[in-house]
Amino acid sequence: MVLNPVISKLAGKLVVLASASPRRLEILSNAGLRFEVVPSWFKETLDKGLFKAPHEYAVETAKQKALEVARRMPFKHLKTPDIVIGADTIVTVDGMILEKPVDKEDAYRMLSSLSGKEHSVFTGVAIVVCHEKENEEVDYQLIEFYEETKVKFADLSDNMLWEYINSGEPMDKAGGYGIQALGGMLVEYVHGDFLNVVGFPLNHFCKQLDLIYNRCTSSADQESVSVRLSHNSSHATSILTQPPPGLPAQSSHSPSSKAKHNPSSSPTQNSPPANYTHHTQNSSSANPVHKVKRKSSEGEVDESSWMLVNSLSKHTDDREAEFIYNTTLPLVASSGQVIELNVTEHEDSEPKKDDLQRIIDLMDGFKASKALFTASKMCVFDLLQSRPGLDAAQVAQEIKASVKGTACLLEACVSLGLLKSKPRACQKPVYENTDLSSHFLLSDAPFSLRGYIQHCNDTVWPLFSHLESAVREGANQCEKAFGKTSKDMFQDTFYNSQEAKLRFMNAMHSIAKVTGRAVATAFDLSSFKTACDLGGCTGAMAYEFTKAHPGLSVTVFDLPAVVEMSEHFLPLHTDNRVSFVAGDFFKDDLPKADLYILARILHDWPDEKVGILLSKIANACTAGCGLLLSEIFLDEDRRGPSRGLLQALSMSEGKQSSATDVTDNTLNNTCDILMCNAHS
Ligand SMILES: O=c1[nH]cc([C@@H]2O[C@H](COP(=O)(O)OP(=O)(O)OP(=O)(O)O)[C@@H](O)[C@H]2O)c(=O)[nH]1
Repeated sequence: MVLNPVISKLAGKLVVLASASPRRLEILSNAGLRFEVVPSWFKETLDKGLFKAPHEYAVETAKQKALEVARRMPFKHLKTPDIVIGADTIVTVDGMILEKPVDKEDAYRMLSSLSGKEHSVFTGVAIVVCHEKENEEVDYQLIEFYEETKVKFADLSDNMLWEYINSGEPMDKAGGYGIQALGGMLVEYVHGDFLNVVGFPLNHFCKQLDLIYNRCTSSADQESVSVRLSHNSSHATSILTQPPPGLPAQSSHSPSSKAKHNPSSSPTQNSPPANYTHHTQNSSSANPVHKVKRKSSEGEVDESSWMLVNSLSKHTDDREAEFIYNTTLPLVASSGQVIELNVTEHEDSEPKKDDLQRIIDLMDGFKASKALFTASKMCVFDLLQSRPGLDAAQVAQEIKASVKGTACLLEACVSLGLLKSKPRACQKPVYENTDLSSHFLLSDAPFSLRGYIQHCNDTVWPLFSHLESAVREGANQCEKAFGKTSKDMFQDTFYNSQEAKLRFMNAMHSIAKVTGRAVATAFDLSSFKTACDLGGCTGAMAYEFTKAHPGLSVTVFDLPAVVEMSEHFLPLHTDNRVSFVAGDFFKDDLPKADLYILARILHDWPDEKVGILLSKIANACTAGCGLLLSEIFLDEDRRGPSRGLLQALSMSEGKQSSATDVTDNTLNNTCDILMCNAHS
C-alpha cells in the first residue's frame, strides 16, 4: 500500500491523538496508524475576530488542542509522547464560522443557513513533535496545515431539517451535520477531500508525514533537529520550536540575520504568525540539509513565546516546493528577541540517513529477532488468533507473564509488523495478529515457521551469543553454549532425547514446508519418475515434489531414528507416492532413483564427508539421472548472500559453498546437476 511507508515511519513512536472525536480515531486507525487517544482539555474559545481567515482559527485551535496534551502528558501521564496530533473542523458560510451546535435550535439555525448553498469545511491540523532532552526538558516542533473542502447542500424543507435534527446526529458535528451518515442525504456535491469534512484530512496528513520523515535527511528523533520547511500552492507549513516552560534561551543577534527580520511582525500564540519571505530567497531544494541546534542559553523566554522558523514561498507551478535552510537561522520569539540557532554545515562526507538507518537496523536486529522468538515461544500469536482483541493485561494473564513485560513485548511486536494494535477511546489498546503472523507464526498455519523459530531461539541464538569466541577459535561453540560437544549434541538430537529430536524435526519440517514448493517447481522434472530425498527428514519437501509433479514418486532416505518419527508429520492428504527408507547416507546403499535431492544438507558437513556423499550419489546414478541441490549458495565472489555468510558464522563442521565449489567436487559428470539457491 502506497501510504504505508509514511504511516510506518511512526511505528514504534508514541503517537497521541489529542481528540475525543470518534471519527478521527477511526480514520487514523483505518490508515494503520497506532496511537493513543488523549482528548484535549483545551476549550474552543479563541476569539474568532482575531483571525484574518477562518482556517487560521481552525489551525490555531488545533494547535492549542495538541499543545495542551503535549504539555500535560509528561506530568499527568508520566510519559512524553513523540508526536501529538490535534485537529479542529469548522464550517464557514456567509462569513460565519459554524462549530458544533449547542442545542437543537442552534442546529436548526446552522442547517438552514447551509440549505441550498455551497459552504466550506476547514479542518486545521497540528502535529507537535516532541523531543525529550537529557535534562528532561522537552522541545516542541510544530507542523500545522489545513485543508478546505467545498460542500453543496440541497434545498432542505423545515420538515426535513427537523427530522434530521431529531435523529440526534447533528449535535457533536461541525456545522450540525455528519456527511458520513444521515447527513450525507443532504449533500448535492463535495469538492475536495471527503475525510476532511468528516474531521481529518488523511491525505494531506500523510503528505506532511512524508515531508517530515521521508524527505528529511536527518530524522526527527535525532538529537539535533533537522529543519525543513515546505509550502504548497494551497497550504503553508511552518515548523516552530517552542521552549518548554521556563527554558532559558540565548538571545544573541547575528548581524546578517537580524537585517532580514522584522521582530515586530513576529507571531504570538493567539494571533497567527505573519509569513516571512526572506528565508526562501536563500533556499533551494538542491541545498544540503542542515542541522539546527539550540545554543546554550542566557535570557528567559516565556511560555507563550515561540521561536519561529517560518517559510512562505511563491512558486510558479503546482508542484510542492521544499526549502531547506542554509544559513544561520535567526528565530524570532513573540517578545521580539532574536534567538540564534547554531547551524552546522552539512559536509559532503556526512553519512546519509539511509546509511545511518542501516547501521541502526543492524544494531537492533538481534533485539527484533529475540522479540519474535519470545512472542512465538510464549504462544502470543496462537493466543491472539483464537482470541483476537485482548489487551496487554489479558494476554499477560493467559501467557502467565507480567503485565508490564507483556505490554512491552506486544508493543514491540506491533512496531515490527507482527501484531496490530487497535486503539480504544480512553482505554488500553487491544491486539490482533497481522497477516504476516497469521501466515507464518501460528503453530498450525500451513506455512508455519514456528518450529524453525524455536530452533533459532534454542540452538542458533546460544551459539551466536559466543560468536566472538567462535571467531577467535574458528570453532563451533557448542560446549560453551550447551555444555556439550557438537558430536554429543548430534547424539542427543537423534538418539538420546525424543524431545530434542522432535524439536529438530519440527524445525526442518517447517522450513521445508515453507520453501518446498519453490524448490519443487524450480525445474522441469518431467523426465524423472522416481526421486530420493537424501536426509529428507519428515518428508515435507518430498510431499511438495509429489504435489508439483504428478508422475513422480519420492523416497525419503534418513536415519532410522528420524524415519521412525515421520508418521507424526504426515500431511492430511497423501496418495502414497512418498515412502520412507531408513539408513545412513554416508554408510548405506542409497535407494535407486532417477533424481537425487539434497536440500540443505551439504553445508552441514566437512568437505571430506561431502566428497563421500557426492561420490556415492555418482555411483548410484545411471544415464539420465539428476541431482537437485538446494542450498544457500554463496555468490562466486563470496560477497553474499548475507544469509549464507551469517550461517557460516555458526562454525558448524560444514561450510557455505558457491555453486562452482560444489560442481567442482567429485561428481565426474555422471549426472545432470540442478542447483537451486535457497537463500530466500
Ligand atoms: O460531516 C461531518 N462533519 C464534522 C464531523 C465531526 O465534527 C466534529 C468537529 O468538532 P471538533 O473539530 O471540535 O472536534 P471534537 O469532536 O470536539 O473533538 P476534539 O476533542 O478533537 O475537539 C468532529 O468530531 C468531526 O468528526 C463529522 O463527524 N461529520
